[in-house]
Amino acid sequence: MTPPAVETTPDASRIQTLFNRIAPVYDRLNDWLSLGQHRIWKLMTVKWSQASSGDTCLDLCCGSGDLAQLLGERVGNTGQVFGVDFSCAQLEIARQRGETHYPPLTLHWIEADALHLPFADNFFDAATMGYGLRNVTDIPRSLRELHRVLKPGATAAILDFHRPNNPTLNAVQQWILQTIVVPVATANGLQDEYAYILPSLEKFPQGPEQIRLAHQAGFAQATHYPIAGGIMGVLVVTKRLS
Ligand SMILES: C/C(=C\Cc1cc(O)c2ccccc2c1O)CCC[C@H](C)CCC[C@H](C)CCCC(C)C
Ligand SMILES: C[S@@+](CC[C@H](N)C(=O)[O-])C[C@H]1O[C@@H](n2cnc3c(N)ncnc32)[C@H](O)[C@@H]1O
Repeated sequence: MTPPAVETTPDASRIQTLFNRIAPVYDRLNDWLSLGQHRIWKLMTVKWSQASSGDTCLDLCCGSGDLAQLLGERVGNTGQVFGVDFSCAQLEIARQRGETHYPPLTLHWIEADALHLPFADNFFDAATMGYGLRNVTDIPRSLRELHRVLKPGATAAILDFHRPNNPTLNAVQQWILQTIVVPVATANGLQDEYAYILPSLEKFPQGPEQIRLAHQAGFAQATHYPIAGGIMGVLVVTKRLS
């Protein structure tokens, strides 16, 4: 029997199955449920990555590839982007997206585990990670792998949900997730998959803890920017130059 493309632990296998199952409606529900705002948050993330024309970049946990495509537009036709994900169904959506883009971009889609990246040390000029850090089963290891594959002096921008410090906004975020997001997902036969978001968010480190974990993983600089009133956040990390 041929081994699976990506060896995963039972927990990781559950996450892999979840994102394979939601792949057909993932982009559409993101647009509906965020009123298109997630595209703005992703554009901010690409800008914070400091990716430039001609760069070789990584989009970690790329899913359906929209963030990787934004990164591709940033680096242009002299650069290249490697989108990495362990969900084959998400990557199939990403490949279809990449084929229809004009002007053509150099996008590579790699089925691999973010905790065991198939790249040499010091390989990427910049990186992004959109809504992936909260979903990996080992955040410290994921940050260490990201640090390993970045070139000295390179920056990564990591976008994810964040729990607002403001109690009212925190309550509004929970209400939207429970009262709007889950019922809409349920109407698409995906109640359990979207009900996962809130408990995953409640376990996810807040900004200051994310900064501590980034320094522990070896990053010289780490800053967390709450956005959208603190319901989302971007952790920006930079590898030491020498
Ligand atoms: C792009 C977004 C979420 C991606 C995403 C991340 C996950 O970890 C998931 C896990 C399981 C199922 C789905 C996902 C998933 O889609 C953010 C936007 C989409 C969100 C589903 C909706 C979030 C709503 C916000 C709490 C409030 C939005 C306010 C807006 C200004 C109207
Ligand atoms: C919420 S989606 C994010 C997709 C995309 N980055 C975006 O911004 O919409 C999370 C993605 O992380 C992937 N993922 C989670 N853990 C992973 C791991 N250990 N290795 C590779 N991909 C992983 C899932 O398969 C899923 O496609």
